[in-house]
Amino acid sequence: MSLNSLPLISTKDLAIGYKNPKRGRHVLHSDINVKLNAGEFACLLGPNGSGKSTLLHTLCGFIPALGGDVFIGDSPVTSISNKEMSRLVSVVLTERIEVANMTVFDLVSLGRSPYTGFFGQMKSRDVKKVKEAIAAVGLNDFEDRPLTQMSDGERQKALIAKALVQETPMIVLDEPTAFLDLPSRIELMNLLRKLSHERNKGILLSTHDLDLALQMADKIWLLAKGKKIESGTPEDLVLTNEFRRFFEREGILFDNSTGQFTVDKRNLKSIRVIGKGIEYKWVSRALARKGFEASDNSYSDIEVEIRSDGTPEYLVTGPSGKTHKLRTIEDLLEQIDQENNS
Ligand SMILES: Nc1ncnc2c1ncn2[C@@H]1O[C@H](COP(=O)(O)OP(=O)(O)OP(=O)(O)O)[C@@H](O)[C@H]1O
Repeated sequence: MSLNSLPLISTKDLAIGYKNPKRGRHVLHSDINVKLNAGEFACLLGPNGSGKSTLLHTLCGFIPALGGDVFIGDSPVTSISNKEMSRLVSVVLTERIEVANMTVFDLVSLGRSPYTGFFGQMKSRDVKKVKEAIAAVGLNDFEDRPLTQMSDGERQKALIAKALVQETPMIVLDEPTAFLDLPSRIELMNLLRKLSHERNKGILLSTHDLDLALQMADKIWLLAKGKKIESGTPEDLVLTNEFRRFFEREGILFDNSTGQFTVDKRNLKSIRVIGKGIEYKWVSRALARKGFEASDNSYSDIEVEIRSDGTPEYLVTGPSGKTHKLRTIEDLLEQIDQENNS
């Protein structure tokens, strides 16, 4: 098999889903034509139940395709032995590993098994590679730590180190950022992106982190029930409105200019707000939550003025013409509630 200048993974008219003796054939998606190149960091996005895990499992040959083909390089995945596959793709799934007393070093060492055999003896070269992978994900101080004494984020990094020592040209990860806090999610995505670019690996992961994928992925694959799978650079998918088509729902809008999801403001009541700078931005956000759209040129029963020389101050003038000076946005919102109810 050759990987030279070919996509690492590609599909031709692939159909994915399940065959079940009772329910028969259940095709989730068909006519899937996607590819993952070397050095590419790709994110698979889609709502719950859209078939992300099913697609990843089919690409790795864990479950059979219901139609079409998956190619690894120029070979159909069905023609590749498990042993050969373990040198081509490392897979990181979401299942928790709860083996008593297993340390980070032990877990990462398992990644060498395609080279040493499962019970095989690690040579000093393998030990060196394991230590290097642990260092590459920033877990140097955790080498001898049992997995049961590690946070979710640290455990995810250990799993990535295990994938790294497997020395495969591609890594596939199913929701590696699930259960992580925002800084850890950013850190992990950055790490994976760096690894794909610096080591020329094709990395494909499924995620619900739309914002992060938009900022970091080289390619995005969009999957949604009843829609044809789309893939491309995040920017192309925004400019062709694919992102909007896939993810907009009632009450939630995708803003093509900022690449962010926002609350639908079409039914907001206008409120006059005078001010500028960062305080204006955050006051506008707080008001949107209350059902108001801040505007500096409309006239409204209630008016807000922001003074932001030094400590911010918020002046609220109600329908009676009386002005209240407030120090926090919390007090400002309360005053607006009172004015509205008076
Ligand atoms: N072994 C199975 N047999 C039959 N149907 C299955 C099987 N596994 C999953 N499904 C169904 O296939 C659909 C897609 O599931 P899948 O787990 O691929 O979605 P997902 O996009 O990964 O979802 P999530 O974001 O919630 O993890 C779901 O409707 C699910 O119920």
